Amino acid sequence: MGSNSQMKIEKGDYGFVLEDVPHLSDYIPDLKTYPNPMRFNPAYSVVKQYFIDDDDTVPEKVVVNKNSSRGVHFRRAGPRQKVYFAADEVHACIVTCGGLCPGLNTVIREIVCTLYHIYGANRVLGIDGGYRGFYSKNTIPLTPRFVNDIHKRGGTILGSSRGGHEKSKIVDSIQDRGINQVYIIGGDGTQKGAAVIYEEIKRRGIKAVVAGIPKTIDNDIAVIDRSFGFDTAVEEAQNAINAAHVEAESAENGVGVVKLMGRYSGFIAMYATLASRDVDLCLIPESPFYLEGEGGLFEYVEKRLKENGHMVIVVAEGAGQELVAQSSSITAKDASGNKLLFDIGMWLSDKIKAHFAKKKSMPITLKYIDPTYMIRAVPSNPADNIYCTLLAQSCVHGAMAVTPALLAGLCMVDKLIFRSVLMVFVDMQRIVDHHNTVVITDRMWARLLSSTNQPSFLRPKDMIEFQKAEEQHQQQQTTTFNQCVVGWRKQQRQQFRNKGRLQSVPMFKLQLANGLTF
Ligand SMILES: Nc1ncnc2c1ncn2[C@@H]1O[C@H](COP(=O)(O)OP(=O)(O)OP(=O)(O)O)[C@@H](O)[C@H]1O
Ligand SMILES: O=P(O)(O)OC[C@H]1O[C@](O)(CO)[C@@H](O)[C@@H]1O
Ligand SMILES: [Mg+2]
Repeated sequence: MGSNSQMKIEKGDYGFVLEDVPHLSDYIPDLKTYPNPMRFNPAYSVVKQYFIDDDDTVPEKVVVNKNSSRGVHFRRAGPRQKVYFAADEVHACIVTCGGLCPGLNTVIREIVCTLYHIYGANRVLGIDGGYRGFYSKNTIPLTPRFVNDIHKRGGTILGSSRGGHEKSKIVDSIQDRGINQVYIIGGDGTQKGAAVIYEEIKRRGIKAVVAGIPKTIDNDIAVIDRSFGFDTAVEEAQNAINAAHVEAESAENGVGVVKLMGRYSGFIAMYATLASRDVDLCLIPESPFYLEGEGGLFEYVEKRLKENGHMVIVVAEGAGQELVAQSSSITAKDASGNKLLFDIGMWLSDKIKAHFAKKKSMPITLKYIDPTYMIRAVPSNPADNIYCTLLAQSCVHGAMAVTPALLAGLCMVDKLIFRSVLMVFVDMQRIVDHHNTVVITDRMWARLLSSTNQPSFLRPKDMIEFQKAEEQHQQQQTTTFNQCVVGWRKQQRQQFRNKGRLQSVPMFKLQLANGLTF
């Protein structure tokens, strides 16, 4: 997997590109269709236009220059006139994989209720404990009654796990049970697994839909602007930041350090910081920093303490990993093969304490708070609940009709400016190939810098690199994100070898990778 060449691309006038999703009819001819039962549903009878036009698409980018081409579009999600399953034919299952995230139960609840109440389908199974549950555990029958209250609980009533993705055993289980709709809720790893399952289902010629619902508390799944649970996580993080602030404010030279989630992207840290206004320094994986010397972190901490008497630092779990790596060589992986990160929060706290202990003239009191699992375990907030409902409903509509095929990897483009949410169907390849990251040359990061007044940790020579990058960018770089990250990491490793510590980091490469102008 992982090559865009497998994607269904359609081109139109003025540079219009449709990144389409596969369809069951791609490999099963002469599929029978049925009128969508929604048209007989009293709840929807007053809705003027409840079916989505098959040709409706949603642009990937909201802002387009008047002289530029129309760009990439996705199929708009929503109910279609015709469906490919009769109600009594549907045999669905739902599985949740990967780390926990607020909203999982809401998505499960709404898939079940949409299948039952809108499509009259009443055979829905829960797979217990992630992918391995397909072949090693009993299933859980799901009914609207069973799932009625589950959105009020954190976690997932189905359980989750890492590892255990055994393609043949999973597809055997799907085939043996006669399951024809597989709803898979999980992060990038899960969706890679979903893509593998779809390919095997297709290879075997089974009439079954694989519909992926992207889950990531880190908000780092490509294409989608906001993932479910993210809003809740930002809200919940405020409790930890407030506590750190109270502790810091109450001590002389008090420093509060809060570690928030975000393996490869600092979205939670950035938004939680912007929302709080009590944070003096936010560190994210995308923006390298250094401790010692002019313009370094210690200098800034000292300055803030002199000015304010206290300070709060928010650090994303993936930040500064290169720095910690210099003093530790342990590299462990979880059951899914994800690299386990060093505890940057603890490491940074120790470094700051040691620095000021050496200084003697400025004793500090530092408190470190790691609310990671407290944040992940809460039920979703009302905004996320509504969002989960839309996601789940769109996913079922997709499975029933539009794209009864691949991971009708159901994503959304969140056009907040219009106060509405547009759901789209996206080929899973798009999600599998890339991660969303905070673009540190974007306005949002600048807003953060101006809100905290923290240094950007960029040195003059970094700025020169930025300018060079801009020139290169003008010449239309085609460098892919992955290549850039690999190149960037290689260069970092080289710097460690050469100089013993990070001197400058060509962050421009990441921006180029995201295809953004400065
Ligand atoms: N490349 C892959 N091919 C097949 N299965 C995979 C792949 N990567 C991960 N999986 C499976 O997907 C499941 C979840 O993966 P993982 O633990 O990486 O979590 P995730 O979905 O990325 O969510 P999180 O954001 O919490 O990490 C696991 O069961 C794992 O075995
Ligand atoms: O401890 P666990 O459950 O393996 O997961 C931790 C990881 O999961 C995430 O919350 C993503 O789901 C990351 O932010 C974090 O690194
Ligand atoms: Mg993952």
